[in-house]
Amino acid sequence: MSVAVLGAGAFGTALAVALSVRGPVTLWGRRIGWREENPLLPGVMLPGQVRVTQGMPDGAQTLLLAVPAQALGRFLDDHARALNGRTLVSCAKGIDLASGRSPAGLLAAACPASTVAVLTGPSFAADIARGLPTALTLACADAATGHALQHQLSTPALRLYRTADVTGAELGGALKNVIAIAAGAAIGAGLGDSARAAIIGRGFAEMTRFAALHGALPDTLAGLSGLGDLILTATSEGSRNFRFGLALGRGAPFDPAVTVEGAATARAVARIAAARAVEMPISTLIAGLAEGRIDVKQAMDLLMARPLKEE
Ligand SMILES: NC(=O)C1=CN([C@@H]2O[C@H](COP(=O)(O)OP(=O)(O)OC[C@H]3O[C@@H](n4cnc5c(N)ncnc54)[C@H](O)[C@@H]3O)[C@@H](O)[C@H]2O)C=CC1
Ligand SMILES: O=C(CO)COP(=O)(O)O
Repeated sequence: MSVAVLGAGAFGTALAVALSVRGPVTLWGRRIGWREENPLLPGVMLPGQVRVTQGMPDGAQTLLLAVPAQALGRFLDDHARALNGRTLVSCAKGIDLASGRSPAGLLAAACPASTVAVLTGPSFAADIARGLPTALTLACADAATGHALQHQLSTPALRLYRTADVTGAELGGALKNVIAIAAGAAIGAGLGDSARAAIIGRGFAEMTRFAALHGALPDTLAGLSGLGDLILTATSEGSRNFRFGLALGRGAPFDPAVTVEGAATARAVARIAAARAVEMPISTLIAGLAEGRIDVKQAMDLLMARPLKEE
């Protein structure tokens, strides 16, 4: 079964490069202005097994979707008809602000004849593209498809664990970006490593609470997608979400062209949390920061002044 990756950003390109050790891969982008080296993934030369195209691939039965969460709705408006009926693997980490849906939810709604899966977990594009060892979660409600995808998308460097908990896997990846911004903001504002650890610990608690509200299993959040990815992105300057937080904490500018999924996702989470009366204090404050309504000092003061409670 052949594979195509849709979305030629850093992650889509890295996935295509990684999977090409198993055979030819098609990489689709809406505008390809480069030949051998994608400027969004500098230092990685495209192997011959990766074919880059601007025409929607019609042969591949398995399609990996690596378009950012906030752009996926528009992408599907244009391409859902060509995708419908094929196996779709969502690789985006976010919640769509316009609809409140997850990427897999958007795919399922737009492509009802497709089986939808999720590929997520701690993995910087640059690491995957260089063939460094990486473990990911492959989530699919359909056991047979999940099993087939796990084997189809694993390589000697890319080890996939399987779960049927699509909601938990997706929310783990979406919510950790929000907490990574908070961790970056704490470090950027000079609040120290202890403050960051508090944000990671309490952030993980609110991630698990929010996911449980949506029917996810706590064990999923404690795995690669969730805790694993939270550790990576809240502690590494390789993360764009963490770097965005650093800039907020320092009061420094940040390039608006860089994809920072956690900013819009924080706003989507804050909306859902308010509507469903679930406490998401860190995510709600990150939404306020992302919208410029509060600054980092106010956010930290508000967190520290919350009523004392049981852990
Ligand atoms: N970069 C990384 O290390 C990782 C990224 N991801 C996730 O992958 C998703 C994509 O991120 P990146 O590739 O890193 O972002 P990126 O900023 O490197 O690339 C985004 C790509 O999407 C394209 N795009 C935007 N709107 C589009 C549309 N309407 N139709 C078609 N293409 C469109 C852009 O042209 C660009 O090529 C995000 O949800 C991110 O959280 C997941 C794991 C690792
Ligand atoms: O999701 C990622 C790593 O697992 C990439 O994180 P950033 O989007 O913050 O760079």
